[in-house]
Amino acid sequence: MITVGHTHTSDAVQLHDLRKVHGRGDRSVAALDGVTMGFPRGSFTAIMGPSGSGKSTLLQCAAGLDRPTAGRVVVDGVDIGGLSERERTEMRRDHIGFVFQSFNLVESLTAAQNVELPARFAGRRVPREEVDAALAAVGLAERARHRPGQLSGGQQQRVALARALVTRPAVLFADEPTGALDTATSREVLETMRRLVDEEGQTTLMVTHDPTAAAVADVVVFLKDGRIADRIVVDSDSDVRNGASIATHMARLEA
Ligand SMILES: Nc1ncnc2c1ncn2[C@@H]1O[C@H](COP(=O)(O)OP(=O)(O)OP(=O)(O)O)[C@@H](O)[C@H]1O
Repeated sequence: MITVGHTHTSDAVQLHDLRKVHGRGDRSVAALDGVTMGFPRGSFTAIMGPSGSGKSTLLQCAAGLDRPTAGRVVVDGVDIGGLSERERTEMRRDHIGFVFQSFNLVESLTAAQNVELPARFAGRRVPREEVDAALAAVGLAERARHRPGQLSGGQQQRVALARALVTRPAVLFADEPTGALDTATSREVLETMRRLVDEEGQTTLMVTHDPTAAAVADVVVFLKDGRIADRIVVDSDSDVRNGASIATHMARLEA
């Protein structure tokens, strides 16, 4: 279960008293104001919060895309604050997967070629079986030779998921992964993400504005003003599972 306020050394990602100030002087904004939490291996966490509450900043710092002003980020046992720029790039490439609202697929390449592209850029070849396994894991074994234009939005996002997961990263970061999708295709992507957590033990952190998307996670963490305001464990309660109590919670934080 994800922990707020403390971390365990076995967690896939640990955030220790994370602080991030954007800008300087009068114009400075404390986007993160002391966030401590741990994400155990195989857990699925949704991060929600009002606009400007620090969600993107948290994801960027946790993923090593941005440096915190203070505090520590430990990914897969490595304190990434102590890494050089180059080591951090390697850390992201080898241990972290990303999906975003936009799928960022190359239109002229097949699904399989898109999946192996990041590795190719890094000067490595991914064995064909691993590409096939990644596409099979997202339910697209039959679509390996299709180009993005021949796939639905949900299928394209699942290709992006396969591309993120082909390196078997310690953690998957998803920033509004269903933001560009309609309800039906969102569900298809979320069910795939849920299955990857349940069957492959894929540690996943997802930022979302959508309460029904958040409800597929194990825990929903709410940020407000750069701090953890609350969390909801997604249990068997039907109002939690269908997103209703998560939506109520969000409305209260936004009020
Ligand atoms: N590069 C930046 N320079 C200055 N201020 C920034 C920068 N990035 C974010 N901020 C500020 O930090 C705060 C947190 O922003 P952040 O984008 O993390 O919030 P968010 O919860 O992801 O918001 P949204 O839901 O609108 O995407 C906001 O007040 C924002 O204006």
